[in-house]
Amino acid sequence: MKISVIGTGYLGATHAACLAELGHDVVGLDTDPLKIESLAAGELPFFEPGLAELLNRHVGTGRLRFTTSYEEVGAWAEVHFLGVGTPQRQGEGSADTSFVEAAVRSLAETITRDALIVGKSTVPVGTTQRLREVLRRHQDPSVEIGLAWNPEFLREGFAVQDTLHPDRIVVGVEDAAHERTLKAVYSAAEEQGVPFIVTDFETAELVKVAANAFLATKISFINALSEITETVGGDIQTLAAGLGLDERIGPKFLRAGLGFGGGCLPKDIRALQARASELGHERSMRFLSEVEDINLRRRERAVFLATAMLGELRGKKVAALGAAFKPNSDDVRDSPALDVAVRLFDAGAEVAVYDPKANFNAARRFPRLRYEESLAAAVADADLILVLTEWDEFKSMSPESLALLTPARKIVDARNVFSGDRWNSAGWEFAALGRKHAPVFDYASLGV
Ligand SMILES: NC(=O)c1ccc[n+]([C@@H]2O[C@H](COP(=O)([O-])OP(=O)(O)OC[C@H]3O[C@@H](n4cnc5c(N)ncnc54)[C@H](O)[C@@H]3O)[C@@H](O)[C@H]2O)c1
Ligand SMILES: O=c1ccn([C@@H]2O[C@H](COP(=O)(O)OP(=O)(O)O[C@H]3O[C@H](CO)[C@@H](O)[C@H](O)[C@H]3O)[C@@H](O)[C@H]2O)c(=O)[nH]1
Repeated sequence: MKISVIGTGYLGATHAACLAELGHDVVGLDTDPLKIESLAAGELPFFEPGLAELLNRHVGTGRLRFTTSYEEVGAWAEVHFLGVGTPQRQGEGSADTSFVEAAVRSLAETITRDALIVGKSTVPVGTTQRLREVLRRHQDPSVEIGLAWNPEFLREGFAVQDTLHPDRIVVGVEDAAHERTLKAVYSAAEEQGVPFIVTDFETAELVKVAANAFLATKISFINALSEITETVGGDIQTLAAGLGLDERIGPKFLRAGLGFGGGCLPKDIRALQARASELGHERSMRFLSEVEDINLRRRERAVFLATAMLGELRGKKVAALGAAFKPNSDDVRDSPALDVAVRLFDAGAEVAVYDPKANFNAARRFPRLRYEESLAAAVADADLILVLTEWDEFKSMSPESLALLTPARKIVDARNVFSGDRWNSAGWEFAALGRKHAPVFDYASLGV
């Protein structure tokens, strides 16, 4: 099929390359000419495992092309997927849907053949109905343009795998013909037996934000319990294992530590609260503000542990290992790791940051921190080391191997990747989030 993907960021570039892998003819479109230039040359402007290879292969086969021209895709494609951003509105919790509206308007004004527009961006419930109006106002009435919503559930770091082998495909449609078109697009997944849920616009929109709200809640639930184990003792990871073995609960998303960040969970729980309030259901989603507070307290806790171990931060040298919001990604949007590094810097510490892939993005966002090109350089003169993102390179460190690179003998494990006993017995002062550490942290002092 002839398919366009509008917006070629993390979601759109992945979707475009995977559709080409599935045998479709694909054109990716973005309003950012630099991004398009790079993608057209087969170069991925961000890091995502396995994606550069796919991009390169299909730019090579000619099945994947890139453009900035709406006229070109409007005259050519049968299906247009929307993957443009829906960031948090400045100073508010709600989602900014203006990019989606602009993309639909541009398509409406340039589509010259019958086609289906399929939204993949994460949007507040009610958006698709609103977009129908935008379409109606701007399209050529002699062409038939359908609208469907097909939210995306991929995780960064696993984007290719999640796109080619999703847990489920959800489509919101109002016309059986649109369902048939989407089944043709995703015929490979259907053959693999991937569940295909066909529903209305509202349910499709809500499944997506509900999934992210649930995942965020699960993480904050275990992190809230870790506040208890920090005070009374007990092991948060054994607790999580004991909890997760209940098949009704499941073991995933119970990794206690520095909490969630990224371009999705934080903004999506705020947008869901904002939309619920607009709809007169402020109370229904109010618990999500607690989920967020718990999440932010993890960062305070990491700074507290660093301060407790160093006596005071001013003038101390701290190595921050990790800047990305999760391993196998160079994304620093709302990154807990980078936030902790900045908080330590603001409190007077000299902070050296090292991330295997995210240094560049982190430096663009916070140029005042010092960035090092290797683990060895970051820890070379450190008084304290914090593991803030659980990259394999950091997880594979041992007390002995690290001791060869640094004078520091103090480490904070903010992602619960090490055994404290092992580090203690090798002579290190060790602290981890979720485990008991004196003095006890006074959460009330935060006022949240
Ligand atoms: N990143 C993920 O893992 C992920 C997963 C699932 C869903 N989502 C959702 O997908 C959407 C996109 O997220 P992202 O992380 O890919 O964002 P992103 O910022 O990486 O990419 C968005 C792209 O859209 C382009 N764009 C903006 N306006 C445009 C327009 N009018 N026409 C064409 N292009 C335009 C931007 O230049 C940018 O390249 C969001 O709604 C997000 O919540 C993201
Ligand atoms: O047990 C866990 C699991 C995750 N995290 C953190 O949670 C954040 C989000 O992780 P993850 O969900 O794996 O990454 P994303 O790529 O942001 O993916 C989420 O957001 C996407 C965008 O909406 C959705 O498509 C995905 O389904 C959803 O998992 C990261 O900071 C992780 O470190 C934890 O702290 N503990």
